[in-house]
Order: sequence, then structure tokens, then C-alpha cells
Amino acid sequence: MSEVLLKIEGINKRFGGLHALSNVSLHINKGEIYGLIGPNGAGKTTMFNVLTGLYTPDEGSFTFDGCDLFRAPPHVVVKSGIARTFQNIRLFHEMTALENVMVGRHIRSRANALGAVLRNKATRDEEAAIEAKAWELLRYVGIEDVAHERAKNLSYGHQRRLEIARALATEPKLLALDEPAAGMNPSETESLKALMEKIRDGGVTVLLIEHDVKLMMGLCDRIAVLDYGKKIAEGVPEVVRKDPKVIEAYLGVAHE
Ligand SMILES: Nc1ncnc2c1ncn2[C@@H]1O[C@H](COP(=O)(O)OP(=O)(O)OP(=O)(O)O)[C@@H](O)[C@H]1O
Repeated sequence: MSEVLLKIEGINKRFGGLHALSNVSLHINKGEIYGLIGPNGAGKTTMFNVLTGLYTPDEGSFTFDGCDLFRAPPHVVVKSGIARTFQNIRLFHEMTALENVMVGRHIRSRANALGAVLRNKATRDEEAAIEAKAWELLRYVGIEDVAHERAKNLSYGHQRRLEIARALATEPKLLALDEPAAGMNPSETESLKALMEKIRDGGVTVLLIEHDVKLMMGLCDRIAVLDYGKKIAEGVPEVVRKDPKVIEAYLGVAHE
């Protein structure tokens, strides 16, 4: 029996008169890659933003690893163990790759402002540990050779990997990736797929939004399909891809 990591029930989110999420319930099991797909405007990003604390849902419930995260702000969500990347890469462009990962790591450090000013031994030791961990993560995502390059000078594919390393630096239980393959060529996408599988196999649960349905079908353990703010299907890829409601949503057949 799978262990549930994240569970939402009856989530509603409205923007004025627009019902962006309508009574959506789903759960993500520990150790799986869970995908969210759906046509443009279906509510995927809205759901992602609700699950990472950026949007406050109107109604429903949201629990994560035993914590109640309903309406919790982003910093509480991160501390609880959910880390995310953004569709539009958000790195510190003037900082090096290594420094970007070290910033992500500080959320799990204990160093305080006084320690940083005094530069005492405990602070220096902690900084060294943060740097060592950042190197380990750069190696893990395969970009240690550009550790001292500024983020803005990295290739697109490397920037995406750096974002993942920075998110992993917070030691998440759930890594939420917003369109990580956007703009990638087929070989970059293939190696990104392998990285996501490695992350899952390393014990971090993965939540993914992605437009590349073929990639999602080949990668995800389970998939939920949103359409007009409603969950219309959920399950293993082989079943979801044959679901008439999913086919209809993607073929754009008129809705009643
Ligand atoms: N901040 C907002 N204010 C007003 N409307 C919004 C806001 N965010 C999303 N919406 C609307 O909610 C609906 C769902 O949008 P959302 O971005 O979640 O869809 P999506 O499935 O991620 O689409 P896409 O695949 O095009 O990114 C859309 O009609 C969108 O215009």
C-alpha cells in the first residue's frame, strides 16, 4: 500500500468570476513522479501555485506529510518540504552556479546574523558544510564543471539543472517542477527525464507540469488531467491516455 505524501480535497480557486479550480481533489504518493497535464488554461499553473503557497485557495483542504498547509504562505510550504522551480527560470543571474545553490541551502542552516558578523568557528564550519553540499548537488545534476560561471552565462539546459539543484538544496520531500522541458531539444529532454528518474529513485517525490504529453506518458507513475478547472481523469499513463474525456479535451471537441 502506497503512503500518501500530499492530499488536497475540494480545492476551489476563483479569480473574480472565473472558476480556475473547481472542487479538485487529488493525492500524491511518496516516491512517485506525479504529472499534471491539460490543455491551455486548464488550471495547471493555478494548481501548482496553490500547492506551493503562492495562491490562497478559496475552499478545500491541503495536507502535506501530516502538516495542514491550507492557506499556508510560501515560506511555510518550503519549510514543510516542498520546493519548486518556475516556468520562467528564476536564478540570481549575477551569482555563480555554486552561489545560487548555496543560497538555496541556507534555508536549512542555523547560522544567525550575529554569527555572520562575528565569523565565529561555528559559522565558518557551517558555511563550509553548505559549500560542500552545494558542490555535491552540482555534481548530482551534472553541472559541476560550470560551478564558477555566473548563472546568466549558462546555457538554457544548464540553467534548468541549476534551478533543480537549488531546489534540492532545501532538502525537499516533494520537488515541484513547472515545465522543466520547455524550450529543450529532444536530447536535452531525454537527459532531463533521466535526471527526474534519478531524483525519484533517490527518494524525493516529484510533481510535474509539462506540455510535452509524450514525455509525461513515458515518465510519470500517475497523471491527473485538468480541463476547465476540473479534474477529468487520474491514474497510470496507460489508462489516462485511452480515457475518452482526455482525448476529447485534447482534440478540442466542443464542451456542453
Ligand atoms: N492571477 C490570475 N488572475 C486572473 N486569472 C487568472 C490568474 N491566473 C490564472 N488565471 C486564469 O485561470 C485559468 C487557468 O489558468 P492557468 O494558468 O492555471 O492554466 P494552465 O493550465 O496552466 O494553462 P497553460 O497551459 O496555458 O499555462 C485561465 O483562464 C487563466 O486566465
